[in-house]
Amino acid sequence: MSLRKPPLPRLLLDNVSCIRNAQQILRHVNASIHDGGALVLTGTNGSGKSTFLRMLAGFSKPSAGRILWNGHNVTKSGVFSQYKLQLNWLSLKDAINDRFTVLDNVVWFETLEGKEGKSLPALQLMGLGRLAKEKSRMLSMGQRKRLQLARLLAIDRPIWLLDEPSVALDDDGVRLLEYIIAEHRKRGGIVIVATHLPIQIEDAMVLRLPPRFPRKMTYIDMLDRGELM
Ligand SMILES: Nc1ncnc2c1ncn2[C@@H]1O[C@H](COP(=O)(O)OP(=O)(O)OP(=O)(O)O)[C@@H](O)[C@H]1O
Repeated sequence: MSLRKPPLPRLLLDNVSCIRNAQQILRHVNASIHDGGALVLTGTNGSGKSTFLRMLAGFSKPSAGRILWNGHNVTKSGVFSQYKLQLNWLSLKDAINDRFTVLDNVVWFETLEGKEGKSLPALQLMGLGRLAKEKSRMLSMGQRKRLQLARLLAIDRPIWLLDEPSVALDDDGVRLLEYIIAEHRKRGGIVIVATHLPIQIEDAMVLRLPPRFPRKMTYIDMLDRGELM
């Protein structure tokens, strides 16, 4: 019989709640994520998926409970300064400078990270190689999302926090997203995704956040019942 303790989860959410603007958004959330793990957040509009990711990114603090990274509470400043270096954040705001070239919009972040050489291969993988020298204002919405994904690869941090990463992507783009997530996890990376759209992520834990307000009759329900006819 082995007396070795099971390894600590890399990330542990222990009974976490979150209040925003005096409103309770998240209640008693528990999750345990090991290296290579994936967590998919689903739920209705306004259920708190982005709030959950923002809290993990340190933009807001839990009102109760703890977020532990390697067993340490990330809200402690000494821990947070190390923890935030683990995070790669992809949000709906793309932080793309339209006056920069496509390549420079990735290189800029890679350089801040003290790294070099990965930006162009990342853009090529995401299907933007031929646009690397173009100004970013030329990009379509889906291409902007691909640029954001190329940044994840160039920056190469272990914990990915992805808010609606497949929005605006075509089918090939979604397949690429699924591929880079799978590859990241094979290297021990962690992926936490908030999404409304189906994304194939093998063995992912799924956390469905409950709606924040009791559901009222919607126009869709009325249409289904033929009440608007
Ligand atoms: N900046 C803010 N200040 C205060 N409350 C906010 C703020 N942004 C969002 N909220 C509140 O938090 C709730 C959860 O919002 P959040 O964006 O986390 O939901 P979501 O599940 O990501 O929604 P969606 O599916 O529409 O993206 C919302 O109902 C809203 O009332």
